Amino acid sequence: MVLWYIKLLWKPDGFPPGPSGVLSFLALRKQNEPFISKAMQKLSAEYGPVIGLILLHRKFICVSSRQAAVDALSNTELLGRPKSFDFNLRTKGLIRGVLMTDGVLWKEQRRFTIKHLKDVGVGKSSLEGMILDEIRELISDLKNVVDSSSDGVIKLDNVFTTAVLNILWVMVSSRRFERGDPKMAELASCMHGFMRFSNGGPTWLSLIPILRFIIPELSGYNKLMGYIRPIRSYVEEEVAEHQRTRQVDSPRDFIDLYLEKLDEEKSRNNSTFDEEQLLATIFDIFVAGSETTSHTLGFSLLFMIFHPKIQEKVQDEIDEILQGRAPSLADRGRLPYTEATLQEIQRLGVVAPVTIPHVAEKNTKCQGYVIPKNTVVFINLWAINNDPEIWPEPTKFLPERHLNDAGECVKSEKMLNFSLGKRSCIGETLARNSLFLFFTSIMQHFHFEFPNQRDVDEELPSLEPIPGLTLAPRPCFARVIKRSV
Ligand code: HEM
Repeated sequence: MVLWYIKLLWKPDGFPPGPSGVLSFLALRKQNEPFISKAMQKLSAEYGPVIGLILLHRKFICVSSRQAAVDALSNTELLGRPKSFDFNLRTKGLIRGVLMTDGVLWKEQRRFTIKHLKDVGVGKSSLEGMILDEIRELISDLKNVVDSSSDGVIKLDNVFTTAVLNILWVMVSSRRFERGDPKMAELASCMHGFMRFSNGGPTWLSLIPILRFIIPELSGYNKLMGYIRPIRSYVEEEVAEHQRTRQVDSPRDFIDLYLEKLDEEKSRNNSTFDEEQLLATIFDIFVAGSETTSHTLGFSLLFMIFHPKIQEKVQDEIDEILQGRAPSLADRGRLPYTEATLQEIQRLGVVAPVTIPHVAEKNTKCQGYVIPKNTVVFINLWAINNDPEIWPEPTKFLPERHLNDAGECVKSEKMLNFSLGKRSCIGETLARNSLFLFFTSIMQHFHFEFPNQRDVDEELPSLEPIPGLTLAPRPCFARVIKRSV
C-alpha cells in the first residue's frame, strides 16, 4: 500500500517538464499572482507551453499555447472533470449538472440541455426579439440614471446583470426580474461571490474537505454555503411552482421540458435524469452564462472609455449603417469595425481566462508528453490571447487586427474564448448574439468617458480585472452622455 502510494508521487517518464518535488503545484502560488492564468504563463516562460505539476499524489498539467491547447481540447481522452468538493456543495455533495460531470451522465445531460435550450429560443428569431426587448429596457433605465445625475457622472456597476440574467431566466422559467428587484440583486451577488471563491485553481477546501468541520469559517466553507443556499432555494421554489402549474404536453420553458422528460424516464433503469440533476443544470446555466456575458459587456465599456477614438469610430459606423434604427443580427456583416472592436474586447477582456479543468479519463498524450489517467488539465485561454507570436504587440487594443484587406471582420479562429471540442461552451451562439446586440445598441445610445479627476476621487475606470473563476470588471465612475439617435 505504502509502495503503491509512493509510486503515485513519482513523475512518470515523459511527463511534461516543470518544477521538481511532490509539492511543485505550489510553484503557481509562489508566482505571487492573483490570476492563475498569469502564474501559469510565468512558469511556461521557464518550462515551455506544457508544464507538469505535482501535489502529492495528484498530477496537473497547464497548457499555455494555442497549438497545445487545440491538441488537448481535441483529445477525447481528456473530457473528464475533477470531482470538485466546492462545486458539488450546490448539490449536497452529489455529482450532477453539466459543468462538473463526465461520462454517460454528462453526455446525456449536455445533449438534452443543448437541444432544449434551442427549443426554448437559442438561435430563433423570437429570442432575438426578446434580447432586444431587454436592451430597450436597459437603455431606458440607463437614460433615467444619467438624467438624475447633474453632471452625467454615474457608477458603472453590474450595468448588464439584470438584462443578461433575464434572457437566461425567461428561457429556463418564463420569468423576468424588474431592475432593482431585491431578489435579483441577492441572486446576482451570490453568483458573483460564488465565482470569486476560487481563481480557477483548487482551493484548500476542495483539497482537504474535512476542513469544513474543523475551521468552517476560516476554510471559507460558511462563506461558500452563504452563496449557494439562496440560489439553490430560489431554483427549488421555481421548480416546485412549475410542478404545480404545468400542463402536460404544453411546456412553457426549459423547466417544463425537463419535468416532461422526468415523467418519460420514470421507468428507465439507471436514468441520469432526476430532480437534483434539474436543479444542478439550472444552477450551471446561470453560473456559466450570466457572469461571462455580463462581464464581457462590462469590459466593453471600459475599453471604450480608454480608447475614445475607437469608440467614436464604432459610433460613426453604427450611425451611418443603422440610421437610428435598432440593430439586428442580420447587421453583423454590415458593421465590420464594430465587430472587430467587439472581438478585440473579447481578446483582451477574456472573462474565462482558464477553461474549467479537464481530466484524463485514460492514460494519454499531449504534444508527445505522457498524461497519466486522472491528471487534471488546465488550458490557459488568457495566454493564447496574449501570445506575441499570434498577436504582434499583444497588449495593444487594435480592432484593425481582426479586419482583412477588404475591410471585413474575420472571425478569429486564433482565440479559443469558448474553448473547443466536445466540452466547448454550450452557450456560445447565445453569448455571441447577445454581445453583438448589446454592444451595438449601447454604443448607439450612449457615449462613455473618464470623469474629471475632481468629480470623483476614487474608483476611476481601470482595466485591471477582479480575479476569480471568471474575471470581472471593477465598478467605477464614468461620465455617460446620451447620444441623439
Ligand atoms: C461570453 C460568454 C461566455 C464565455 C466566454 C464562455 C466560456 C466558456 C468556457 C471557456 C467554457 C469551458 C469549456 C471547457 O471546459 O473546455 C464554458 C463551458 C460552458 N458554458 Fe460557457 N461561456 C459563455 C457563455 C455561456 C452561456 C450564455 C451559457 C448558457 C447557456 C454557457 C454555458 C456553459 C456550459 C453549460 C458549459 C459547460 C460545458 C461542458 O462542461 O460540457 N456559457 N464556457
